[in-house]
Amino acid sequence: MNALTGLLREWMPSQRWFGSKGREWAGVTEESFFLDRSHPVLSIHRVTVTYSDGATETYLVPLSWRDHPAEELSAALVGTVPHENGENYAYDAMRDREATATWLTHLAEAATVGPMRFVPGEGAEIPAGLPGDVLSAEQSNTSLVYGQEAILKLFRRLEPGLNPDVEVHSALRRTGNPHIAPLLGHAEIDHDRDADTPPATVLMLQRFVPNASDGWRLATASVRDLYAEGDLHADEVGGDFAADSERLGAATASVHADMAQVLPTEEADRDWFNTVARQMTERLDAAIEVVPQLAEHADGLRAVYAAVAENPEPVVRQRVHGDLHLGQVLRTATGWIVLDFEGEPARPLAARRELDSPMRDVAGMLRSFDYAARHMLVEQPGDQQRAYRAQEWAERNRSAFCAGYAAASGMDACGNSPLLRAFEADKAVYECVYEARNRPHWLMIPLQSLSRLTAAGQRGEPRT
Ligand SMILES: Nc1ncnc2c1ncn2[C@@H]1O[C@H](COP(=O)(O)OP(=O)(O)O)[C@@H](O)[C@H]1O
Ligand SMILES: O=P(O)(O)O[C@H]1O[C@H](CO)[C@@H](O[C@H]2O[C@H](CO)[C@@H](O)[C@H](O)[C@H]2O)[C@H](O)[C@H]1O
Repeated sequence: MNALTGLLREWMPSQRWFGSKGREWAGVTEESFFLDRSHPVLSIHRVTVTYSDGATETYLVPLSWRDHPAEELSAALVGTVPHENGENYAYDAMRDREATATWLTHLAEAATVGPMRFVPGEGAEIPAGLPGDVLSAEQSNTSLVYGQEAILKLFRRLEPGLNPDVEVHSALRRTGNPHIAPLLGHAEIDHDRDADTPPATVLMLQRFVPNASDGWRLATASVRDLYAEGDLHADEVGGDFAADSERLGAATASVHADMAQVLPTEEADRDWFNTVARQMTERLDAAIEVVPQLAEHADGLRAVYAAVAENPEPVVRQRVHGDLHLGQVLRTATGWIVLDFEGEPARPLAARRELDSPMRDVAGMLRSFDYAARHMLVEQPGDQQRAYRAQEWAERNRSAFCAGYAAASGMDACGNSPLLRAFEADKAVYECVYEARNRPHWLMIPLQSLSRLTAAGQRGEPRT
């Protein structure tokens, strides 16, 4: 292993975008090329990690280089690499403002650099000469904001094939849907060793949505208001969120309708229900290995999943968002914008592009209302009064979201559907693994929801 590979091995696991925290590394290889040889030099590294279970993942790491330490970049230092006359300093290029204009220049020029091709969107105006500021949000990828003009997302984990975020945004451009941020361009990278493997998507550039707040921030502010007013109910306090939840339901339905218009659809047959039930059960089995506390819910969950195969409902499968939650939606002065059509970051790309029920997304958002309501209980686990209020807030906003979705789509989105219940339970299982790996102190949020989800399933009660 050379010095740089050793540095990356040390540095990568502590990065938020590194999805396989806690997995044992068995080996690592690295390939690189220069994207920009001016100052600062910018190199692109494809780092392939092999884990002890034999699985591999390839991550993209752009580095900027200096021959002396840059004080202002100390937090972005990856490490130093010795050379004949001293040392080179390697920085996380996404946090080095001087290295951020290159992405836009290459996009505007539709450049090809080594194995990487930049593809501007048709007629898109790519801003020029602006430095990018890295977004501090907790993310699976890394984003740069260029003024109020554009936002660039660098996909950290490379997988062959077009990224669904680019694919869906590109298709939705034709519909003029008001609930998405238009795509300005993307870039892809070839596989050096295998000409038959399709290129991987490296980045996408979208129009920046100015003056917006994300749904998580707004929803949790509403929950805080409710907690502050000990005696009032969710519909009586100033920060009631239900009208926004209803509009969010309508926006989600509008995006689903347009996705069904411009991307393939197919009526679900019996096999699909069997497959969904089997996949959920497999995901549960794998999740128990990571989160042993899930075992006590396993029988209840298996019953919820089996009900999917036993009660096939009319479903038109279509492309969906795949990981819809309050952190993926922005509230502007005029309405909601839905972001990030990538699906769950841990799932293989082919699985994330499969046709699915739009109820998968409805379930994701229903889970998110639960999260928003309960996350402040983590610090006060024994506070029964707050737990009751949290439940009330979640029910009110879940119902409002469903009502908005139903009104816009003409579909009773949240009726007593075994499929919807199973999607919610499956998402909560996914969240248990996600929290165990990324935020163990939040594991109790999805874990506690499982008792409610499986109990409602066993009694055949309608969900709220
Ligand atoms: N077009 C946009 N305009 C403004 N902010 C955006 C835009 N796209 C993303 N963001 C901000 O970046 C955050 C992360 O973006 P997202 O696409 O969800 O990345 P990730 O895949 O890493 O989760 C969002 O929560 C939002 O705050
Ligand atoms: O990084 P992504 O936005 O693609 O999604 C991952 O991270 C999310 C957390 O940031 C995670 O969402 C979970 O936590 C949210 C609160 O932070 C909550 O609103 C969601 O309902 C809950 O699923 C998401 O699951 C994960 O894929």
